Amino acid sequence: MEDAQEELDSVEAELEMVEVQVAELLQKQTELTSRKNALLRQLEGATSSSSSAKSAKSPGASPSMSKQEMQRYDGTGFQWSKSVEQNLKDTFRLSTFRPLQLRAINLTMSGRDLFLVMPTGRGKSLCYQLPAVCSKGSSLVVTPLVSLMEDQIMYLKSIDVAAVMLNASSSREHAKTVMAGMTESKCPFKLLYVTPEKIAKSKLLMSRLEKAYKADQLSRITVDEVHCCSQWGHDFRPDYKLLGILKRQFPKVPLIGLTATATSSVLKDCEKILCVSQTVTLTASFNRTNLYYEVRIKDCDNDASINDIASLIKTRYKDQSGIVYVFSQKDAEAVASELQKRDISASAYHANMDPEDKSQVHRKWTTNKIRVIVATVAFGMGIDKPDVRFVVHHTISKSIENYYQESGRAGRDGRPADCIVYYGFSDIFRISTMVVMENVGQKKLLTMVDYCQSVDRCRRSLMAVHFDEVWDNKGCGQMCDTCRHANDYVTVDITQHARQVVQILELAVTNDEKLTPLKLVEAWMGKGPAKRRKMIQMTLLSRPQVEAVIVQLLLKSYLGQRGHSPTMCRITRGLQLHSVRHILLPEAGTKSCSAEEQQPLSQCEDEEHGGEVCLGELRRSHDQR
Ligand SMILES: Nc1ncnc2c1ncn2[C@@H]1O[C@H](COP(=O)(O)OP(=O)(O)OP(=O)(O)O)[C@@H](O)[C@H]1O
Repeated sequence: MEDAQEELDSVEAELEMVEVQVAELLQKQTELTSRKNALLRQLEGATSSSSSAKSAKSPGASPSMSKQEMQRYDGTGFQWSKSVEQNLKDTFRLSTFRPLQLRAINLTMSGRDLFLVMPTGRGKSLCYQLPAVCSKGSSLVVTPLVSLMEDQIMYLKSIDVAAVMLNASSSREHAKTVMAGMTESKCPFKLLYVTPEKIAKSKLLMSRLEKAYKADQLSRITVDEVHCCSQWGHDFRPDYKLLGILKRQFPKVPLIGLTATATSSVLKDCEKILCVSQTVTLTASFNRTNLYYEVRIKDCDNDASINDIASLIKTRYKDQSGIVYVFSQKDAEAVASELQKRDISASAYHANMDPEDKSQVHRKWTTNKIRVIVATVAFGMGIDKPDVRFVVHHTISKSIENYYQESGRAGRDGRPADCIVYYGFSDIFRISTMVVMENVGQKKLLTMVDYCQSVDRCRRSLMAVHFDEVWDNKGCGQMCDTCRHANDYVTVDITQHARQVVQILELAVTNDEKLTPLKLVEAWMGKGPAKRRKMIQMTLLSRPQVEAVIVQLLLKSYLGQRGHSPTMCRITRGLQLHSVRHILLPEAGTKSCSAEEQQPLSQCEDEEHGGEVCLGELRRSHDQR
């Protein structure tokens, strides 16, 4: 019986190791497939000849468009070309197009359905506003936020382009005038902005659109922030799911979807939801060459990170404008007040503030009366301040897409700007609690954690993989901390350390004790009951090293929750033994290491790399520019 039990344990352990290996191979397969597809697209010549932009085929049933055909859309030989050029100069007061703008305009003017993926601040708006001005009738623009509509309408008014909006707070009178105008042979406005809720709820609006369509007065449908359609997009909005009705009812009207951040799987989903096929996707490079990306390890003493941020603002960014993103409303108030105490003109901004106060803070910041906005993600869409010199994240973002978009508010004027994120262990679990209900929220969070934890890979290359972009290693130009300090890390075998973590978790299960990640760190460092201390191997690693090892185990799925699908895996609920995927440790070449025998990680460079676990990369020193 004993033999059978022993063998069963061993088989179970081996099976678990196979599971881990299969998961890793599947992950690798996904990465390689995505890379292969991106390379194929490049080879097939679907990419733009512009070095800064590529044009990919649509993610789903993509129309096969040759390179030559695509390049034709960069030209000026179309019947609308004269009007486009004239309005660019006379109405929009711009002299030239930015990469991909003319191509997008020609495609939509020729009636193609189009997704335009362009980094924030590159000029997506022109790609639907200029066609609207050059077309008959009016264009419908679906926008997620009323404040975004207001900004756009204010801008369009300033250049004498008639635009109106309809949202929940529009008066009856106004709605009536707008709806009547839609079907007039000479429509009194060129753009009609609506929220997705309005499309979903107003039958009257739909029937007026129907009339406008029949009268050939509906020239284009624009869906701004199109990633909101997809549950995979980081700003998913349920009402966006109903927008498929537009293309079903008005099949001949071209649709243009705009987004700054969408992976091909998000766009595939959007295509389905919006009922479009044969969509052309134009993707401008995500690479903002003027932005410097840096990750700093956040000290568990909050004051230290505030001091660090304050010192940066007072020295490197003296008299410059910037944003400090924080996790919560409470943090926004607290960090703003700490910065004020350090003589920095900073103000908090969060969703719970009075609309009046919010716009006052925004206005003061835009006009440089306040230098720093300390904000939650509520301070987001529609920020068009060109001279933001720094975006500091006091807490990591909940996904790479979020981080890209938030940090992308820096340097819209094209001049150098910094994007710095403070990466703290306990923040991972604060955010984890917040995203637990989100589709693939944990997975996305771990990708952000991976971005922060990586010290051996270019930050841009990590984003490139994420956004399915073919990446050339020269593309960074030392504009990230890891490229700038290329060899500033050591590679160590963390097998022994991982084994100690498992031992602690096994003990916790035996004692029916639930360990949160923070408690796990402390237990491993020898805090907690004396009885436990006697039974485990404590570590001599420093706290940041301990945290890094545990994060590495999470990233590689050695720590997680057993018995649930990966998306249900809640790392905040405590790391119990049943949540651990057993690690089969090598039999030979390793010896058990008591606390006394252990060396700090930085001295373990020469240890044999025999572990089944993984190699952990730990930062040797804090990056300093
Ligand atoms: N061809 C151009 N030449 C010069 N400036 C331009 C051009 N196109 C757009 N811009 C300017 O670039 C700025 C950003 O444009 P826009 O607001 O359209 O960006 P966006 O891509 O929509 O960004 P977001 O994702 O943040 O909404 C605006 O001030 C706009 O006037």
